Amino acid sequence: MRAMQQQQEPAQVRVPHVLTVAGSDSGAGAGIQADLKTCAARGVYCSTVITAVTAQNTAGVQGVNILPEEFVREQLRSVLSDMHPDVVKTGMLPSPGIIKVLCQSLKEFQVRALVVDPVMVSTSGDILAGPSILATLREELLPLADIVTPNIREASALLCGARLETVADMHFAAKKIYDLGCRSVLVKGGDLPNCSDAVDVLFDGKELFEFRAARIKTYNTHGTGCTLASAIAAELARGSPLFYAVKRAKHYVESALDYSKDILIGEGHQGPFDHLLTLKNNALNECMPRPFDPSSLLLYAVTDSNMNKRWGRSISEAVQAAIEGGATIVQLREKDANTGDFLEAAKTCIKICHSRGVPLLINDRIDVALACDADGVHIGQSDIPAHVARKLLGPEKIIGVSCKMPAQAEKAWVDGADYIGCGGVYPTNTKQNNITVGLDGLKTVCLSSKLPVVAIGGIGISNAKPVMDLGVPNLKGVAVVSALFDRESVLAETQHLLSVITDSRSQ
Ligand SMILES: Cc1ncc(COP(=O)(O)OP(=O)(O)O)c(N)n1
Ligand SMILES: Cc1ncsc1CCOP(=O)(O)O
Ligand SMILES: [Mg+2]
Repeated sequence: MRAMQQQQEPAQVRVPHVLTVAGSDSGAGAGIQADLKTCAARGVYCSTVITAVTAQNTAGVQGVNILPEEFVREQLRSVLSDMHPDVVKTGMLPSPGIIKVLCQSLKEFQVRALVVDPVMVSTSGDILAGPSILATLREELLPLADIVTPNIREASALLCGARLETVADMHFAAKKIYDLGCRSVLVKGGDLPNCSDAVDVLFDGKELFEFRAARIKTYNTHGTGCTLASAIAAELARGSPLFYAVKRAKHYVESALDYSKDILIGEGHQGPFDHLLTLKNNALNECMPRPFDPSSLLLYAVTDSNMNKRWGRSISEAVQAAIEGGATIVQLREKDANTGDFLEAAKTCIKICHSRGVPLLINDRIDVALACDADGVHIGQSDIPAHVARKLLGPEKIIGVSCKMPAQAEKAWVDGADYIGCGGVYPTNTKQNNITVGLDGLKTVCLSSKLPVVAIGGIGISNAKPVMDLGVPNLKGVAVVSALFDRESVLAETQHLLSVITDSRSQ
C-alpha cells in the first residue's frame, strides 16, 4: 500500500486505464499518439508500450525503426507489474518475436480485456507489419483477444488472401476470423468498393450486427483504425459491454471525422483529424484577445440597459458605439434583464467585440458567461467566490474581482483573479449604497495589489485625469457606466473620455 494511504489521506479514486502496445507515428495522426489522444478524449488514462518508431507524415511512411524485443518486454513489465491497466489495446506489432513477448506478458499479468487492431498496412499503402507476423498473430494473439478489428485488407490477409468485396463477404470474414479463437470480430468496411455507406460488421459468436453510417467527405482520415480500436478499449475500460463499447466508439470517431473534415495539416493526400474537437474552434477564434492583456483595462465600458433604454438603444447598439469610440474592454452589467434576453444580447455583443479584438466580460452571471463563451466575468465580494469561478471557467478566462481593501486584493490574487476593480472612487448614482473609497483608498489598494487595477465609480470626462495621474504603475485604466451610457452619443462620449485618459498618461 502506498505511504500516502497509510497517512489517512482522502480516499483515492481508481481511474479507468488502457495500455496501448503500438508504434509511434511522428505525424501524430495514428499509432501511439492517436491512442493517447483518443483515451484523453474519452476520459481514460493511457499508458504506452512502443514497439516501433516510424517516420511518417501526411504523404506516407518514410522510415520504420523496430525496437528490440527485450526492450518491448521491459516496457510491458514496467507498466503491467505496477499500473495494472484494465484493457490492453494493440496496434503495430512488427515482428513475430514482439507478438510472442506480448502474449507471454499477457499470460503473466492478466487484464480485463484485449483489443487487437491487426495493423499491417498503413492507409497510405506502406507496410507496417509484413506477412511474417500472420501465423503468430493468428495462432497466439487472436485466441487471447476479446475483439479484433481488421479492415477489409487485414481481414483478407488473416484469411489467407480471401476476396472480400461485399457486405456479405464481410459477414463471412467476421465468422471465419472468429473461428481463429477470439471472442468477437469487427470487420471495418470503410474501404469496401462500390458501397455508398461506411458499413462495419460485428460478430460476437452468436449474432451479426451491421453499423452503417454515411461516408464523411474528407481527406483527414489518417489514424481512423487506431482511433476506433482505442476508443473501443477506452469504453471497455469504463465498463461498457462490448456491443455498446463498439457503438459509442464508432459514434466518437464519426463525430471527430465530421468535426475535422475541413482542417488543414500537412501537404500530403491524407491528413490527421482532431481527436479532441478543439483545434478548429481555436484557429477560427484567433482574433480573440488572448491571453489577458492588462492594457485592455484602459477604457472599460460597463453597460446598463435601463440607461440605454432611456436613450432608445439596444445593448448591442450601445456596445457597438462604445467600441467604435475606442472602448478597450466591455462588461455586460444587466441587472434587470431576464436570462434568455441577457444570453441573446451577450451572443450578439461577443460577435461585435471579437470582430474588433475587444474582450467581453459578463457581470455576476457565470452561467451566462459559460453559455455564450464570453471572455470572462466580473464578480464582487458578495457574488460567487473567485476561486469557484476559476474552477468553473478554467484557466483561460478573464476574472475580475471588486475590491475596496488590501486584504480583498490579496485574496483575489490567491483565488486566481486576473484584475481588480476598485471603487467607488467618486460617489455614484449607478450603484446604490456603494461606499466611496476616494483616490486615497484607490491608491492603497493599488499599492497592495499584485494584480492590475481598474478604477470605477463616478468617473467621467471631468474627473478621469486625477485618477490616471495617481502615479501607480498597476493602475491600468478607468471603468465607466453612466459617463458613456447615460448620454445621448455613446460614440462621442467614449472618444472624448479616451482622449482625456490617453492625454493624462502621455504627460
Ligand atoms: C470593473 C468593475 N469593477 C467593479 C464592479 C462592481 O462589481 P460588484 O461589486 O460585483 O457590483 P455589481 O457590478 O455586481 O453591482 C464592476 N461591475 N466592474
Ligand atoms: C458597478 C460599480 N461598482 C462600483 S461603483 C459602480 C458603478 C459605476 O457606475 P458609474 O460609472 O456610472 O459611476
Ligand atoms: Mg456583482
